[in-house]
Amino acid sequence: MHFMTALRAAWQQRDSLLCVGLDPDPAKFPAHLQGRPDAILAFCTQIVDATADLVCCFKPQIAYFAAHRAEDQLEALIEHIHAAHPDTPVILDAKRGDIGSTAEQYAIEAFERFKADAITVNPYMGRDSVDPYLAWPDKGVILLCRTSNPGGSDLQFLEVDTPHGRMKLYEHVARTVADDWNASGNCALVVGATFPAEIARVRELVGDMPLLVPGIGAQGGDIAATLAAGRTANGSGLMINSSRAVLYAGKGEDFAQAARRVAQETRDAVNAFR
Ligand SMILES: O=c1ccn([C@@H]2O[C@H](COP(=O)(O)O)[C@@H](O)[C@H]2O)c(=O)[nH]1
Repeated sequence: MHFMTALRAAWQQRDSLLCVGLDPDPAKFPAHLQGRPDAILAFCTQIVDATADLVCCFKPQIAYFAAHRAEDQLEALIEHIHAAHPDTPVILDAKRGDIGSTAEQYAIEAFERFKADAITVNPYMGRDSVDPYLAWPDKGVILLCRTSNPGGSDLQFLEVDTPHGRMKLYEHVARTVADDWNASGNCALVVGATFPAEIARVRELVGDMPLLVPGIGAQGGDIAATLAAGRTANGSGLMINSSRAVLYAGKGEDFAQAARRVAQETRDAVNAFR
């Protein structure tokens, strides 16, 4: 199924804009999982099963698996999500960016090996570096635009001359993706919850294009301001990510229930402003 079709269905059927980020850090796992060779898979599977009915998508971050030589556990995790929660799209957060021939391999890795429904991509190497992902029209291509970290301003906030006049670099990215790169309707943008004014500006530039919004929870982004700035006319359009605040809500054997409680509170807090 087309990523965007699955995402829209999940927004509606689950009544949720929440994306739970899967950033497994073994040092933060509850004691009973420590030392198990499959600890990453066991931890993430329990989080997924405890929260799937509350989310519009899951977002595993590949670095947390690769750093621990656990790519096989990432494969197994995504396979589990597709089998047990088939209507829940999976975004592989990899932030890839490279020349076209290498990007082709990254796309195969994301969509064939890991069977992700969407991938995050760094657009700052230009169109030819993104084309290999756009060539998969059913897959979501989610481009970094205005990232949530403070240093995002170092480059993304620079003023540049464009065919549409002078604007900030992130605005030019938003406009370019919306006007030129989204021919198959499979593009989305990353805009941090830590910068609501820029969420509003991006929304102005891209119409109803979905936005992946990290930065609530551990990074302190404001939910009300995020919704006011980024929701579409029908009260959706956003995948609002929370990772650490959900994953590490509890430290004991009941960690998945604790994660569910925080996920539910977060979903409800988001829904209050739709
Ligand atoms: O601008 C960005 C882009 C991606 N991320 C990723 O989102 C999560 C955020 O985790 P929290 O624990 O909820 O802070 C993480 O995987 C980042 O790599 C981002 O934070 N900002």
